Amino acid sequence: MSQSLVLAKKPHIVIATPGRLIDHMENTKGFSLRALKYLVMDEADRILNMDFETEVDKILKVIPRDRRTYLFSATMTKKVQKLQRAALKDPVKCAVSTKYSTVDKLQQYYVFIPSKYKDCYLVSILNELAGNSFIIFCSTCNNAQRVALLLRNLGITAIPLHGQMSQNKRLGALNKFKSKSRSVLLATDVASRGLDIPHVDCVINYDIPTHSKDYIHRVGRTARAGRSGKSITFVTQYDVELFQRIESLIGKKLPAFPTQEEEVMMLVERVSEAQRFARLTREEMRRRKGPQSVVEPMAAAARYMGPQL
Ligand SMILES: Nc1ncnc2c1ncn2[C@@H]1O[C@H](COP(=O)(O)OP(=O)(O)OP(=O)(O)O)[C@@H](O)[C@H]1O
Repeated sequence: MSQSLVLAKKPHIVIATPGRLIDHMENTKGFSLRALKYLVMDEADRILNMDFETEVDKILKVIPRDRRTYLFSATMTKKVQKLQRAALKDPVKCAVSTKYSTVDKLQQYYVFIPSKYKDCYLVSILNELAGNSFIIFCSTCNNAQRVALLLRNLGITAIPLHGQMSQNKRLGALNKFKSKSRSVLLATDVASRGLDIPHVDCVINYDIPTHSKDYIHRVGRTARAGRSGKSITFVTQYDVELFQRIESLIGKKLPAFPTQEEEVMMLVERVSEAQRFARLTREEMRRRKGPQSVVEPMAAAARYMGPQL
């Protein structure tokens, strides 16, 4: 409702997700895009992928053909080129580089580890780099939630951010991380693009990205605007091919992040205990609220707060 009121004032610039825009086109009286002059798509390759295709088509159908269109992204796809053919007149492509590249001030590493010891390696690296701010990427909401809980059980200030959280909870998590009251943000790819938090020192790919272009967006959350930063990608026995694809996309062979296996193995017992507690907390939450309730088991974890490693 409040958005409708703002739109009634005929703003010059509307910034929206495609779905929300269509919602207003269809349901908000007096709102129309018929006089639109400029269409800007940030993260254009994402907006143009399957998830948004129908929405984007609907928008393109109603806006004037005579307009300027700007498409931005760190990574482009053939889909964008398709759209250039379908919806753009005289397109011009501006590229900073002909290949996908990451910035020089980003030190990128990988660690080759057995899948079952991922949690131990993560805790070990977080201890070694203590004092830094981390974004850790997981492939699923469940994993982001589980690892956040696990880290909290070990006394590390971690907070999850994923698509199963309400917008309010997401903003709350982000603010806690931005204000440095949490040092570790456990995120899914909802956080891989656009987030501009200058103090992020290190990005960890706990789960390797399945689409290698996502790697570029993820590691771009650190070393922004001339700052330096680190990225560490976990590569398990199942991820070798995906990792090779990433290396070939960025045109670099990455060095291994040095780890001491014996020291990592000394964590096994404490990490297993924290895993067990995380599992129990999640089961308890599911029982209480039903299977969808992965959102807020953190309060229970906070009550436990195991010893600082
Ligand atoms: N010319 C500039 N000089 C100094 N700082 C800049 C300049 N341009 C942008 N910045 C800063 O760099 C940071 C990153 O900018 P921005 O978020 O626009 O990047 P982006 O290319 O959209 O990144 P991504 O798409 O990967 O999220 C911001 O904090 C912004 O204030």
